[in-house]
Amino acid sequence: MSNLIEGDERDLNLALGALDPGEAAVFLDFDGTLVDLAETPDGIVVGADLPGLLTALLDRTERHAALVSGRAVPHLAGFLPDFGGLLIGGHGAEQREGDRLERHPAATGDALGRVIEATEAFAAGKAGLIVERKPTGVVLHYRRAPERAAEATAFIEEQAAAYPEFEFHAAKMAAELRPDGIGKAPAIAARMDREGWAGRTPVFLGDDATDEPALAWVAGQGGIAVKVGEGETTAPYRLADPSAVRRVLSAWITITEE
Ligand SMILES: O=P(O)(O)OC[C@H]1O[C@H](O[C@H]2O[C@H](CO)[C@@H](O)[C@H](O)[C@H]2O)[C@H](O)[C@@H](O)[C@@H]1O
Repeated sequence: MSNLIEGDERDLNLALGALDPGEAAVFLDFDGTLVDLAETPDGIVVGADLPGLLTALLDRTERHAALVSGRAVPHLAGFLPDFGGLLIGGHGAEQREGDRLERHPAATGDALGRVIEATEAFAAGKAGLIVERKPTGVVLHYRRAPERAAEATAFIEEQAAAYPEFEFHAAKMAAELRPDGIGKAPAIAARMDREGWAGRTPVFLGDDATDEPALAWVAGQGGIAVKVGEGETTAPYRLADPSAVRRVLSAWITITEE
């Protein structure tokens, strides 16, 4: 761990220590923030400490803790079956709260089936490409075939041009189509307008370049925005990796309980 990151972790511990979890609304990205990235979407390992940490966080924030992920809600829930808080998936295109699951209308449109079919046909026979179907989009992963990055990206960009109800999204070692206009920043902003959430201090931790708009929004509201890992950011705080995230969150809810 570099001295810079150690210093950042100390600064963040101080900022969080001054915030009562009962007055916070905590939004957490998943891949690269709570769990380490893996070779394939299904290859991630959920740390043994994570389910208990999320339960404690829900408790200390009076249920104002949410996961905000690019993953589909059912996929995300499969990794964290005991998490009973708000799940925002598909980069904001899906929300599950209690028994209620809401999805962007793209999920029921004709275009989605066509783009998934076209993407699977494109990937067929191209070793290393993985197609991840989502209820509101599709991802073409090339982590196992980085030499195919340009052609995979160009293909998804072509699909976005052909289907304006979707937009291109450059992910980590992947190219994605998601509903046009969807994003974590508007999803978090909409949630913070709701009764019970409004007036709380937003906290968001994310690792991806596409988490930047949400980090900027949270920082702009006077909240605590934390970039995880390397890369440019406008977030005032940074943590090295998911284990640092879990350590800092755990310390926060423990220290502020005393
Ligand atoms: O918003 P997030 O929770 O960070 O989800 C972003 C995407 O994460 C997954 O893909 C990424 O992680 C994979 C597992 O580590 C990795 O193999 C891949 O290269 C990454 O792009 C997930 O598969 C996507 O659906 C999410 O949108």
